[in-house]
Amino acid sequence: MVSPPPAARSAAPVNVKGARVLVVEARYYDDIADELLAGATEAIEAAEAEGVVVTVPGALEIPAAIAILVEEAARAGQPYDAAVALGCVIRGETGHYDIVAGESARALMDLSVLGRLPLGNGILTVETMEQALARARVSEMNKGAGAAEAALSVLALKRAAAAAPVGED
Ligand SMILES: Nc1c(NC[C@H](O)[C@H](O)[C@H](O)CO)[nH]c(=O)[nH]c1=O
Ligand SMILES: CC(=O)[C@@H](O)COP(=O)(O)O
Repeated sequence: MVSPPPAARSAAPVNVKGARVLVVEARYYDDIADELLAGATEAIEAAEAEGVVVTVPGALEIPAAIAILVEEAARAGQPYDAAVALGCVIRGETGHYDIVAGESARALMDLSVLGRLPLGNGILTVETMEQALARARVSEMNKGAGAAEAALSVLALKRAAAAAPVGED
C-alpha cells in the first residue's frame, strides 16, 4: 500500500499559517449561507489563515467568480493559496436542480484540478430545507468548516510537496 505524504494524513491542516483563502458564497438561502460562512470562517481562523469573502447570487456563479478572482489576484501579485465554495441547492419541481448542482460541482472540480488550486466544495445539494439546515448548522454537521478544512488540507499537501518533492529523501 502506498501511504500518502505525512501532511496528507494530518487531520488538522499544517503549514497553512498565513495562507490567503478565497471564500465565494452563494446567498440563495440567507440562513443557510450564514451558517456555512460561520463554519468556514472559524476553520480558516483556527488555521491562522486569512479569509477573503465574496458573495454571488447562486451556486452557478461560484466557479466563474473563483476563476476570475484567482486570476486577478495572481496578476496583482496577491495570489490566493486556496478557495472555498459555499452554497445550497435545493431540488424544486424541474430538472434545473441537476444543472445547478451538477454543473457547479463539475466546474469547481475542473478549476481545482486544472488550476492546481486547493478548493473545498461546500455547496450543499439536498432535497429539503431541513436537510440543508442540518448540514449547514455549525452546531450540527458544519459542512462549511468541512469545506474549508478540506481546502486547507490540500494546500498543506501542496506546500509539503513543494518543500520536499515526492521521491526525494
Ligand atoms: N435553485 C437554486 C439556484 N438557482 C440559481 C442559479 O444558481 C443561478 O444563480 C441562476 O441560474 C442564474 O445564473 N441557485 C442556488 O444557489 N441554489 C438553488 O437552490
Ligand atoms: C435548484 C433549482 O434551480 C430549483 O430551486 C429551482 O426550482 P424549480 O425546479 O421548481 O424551478
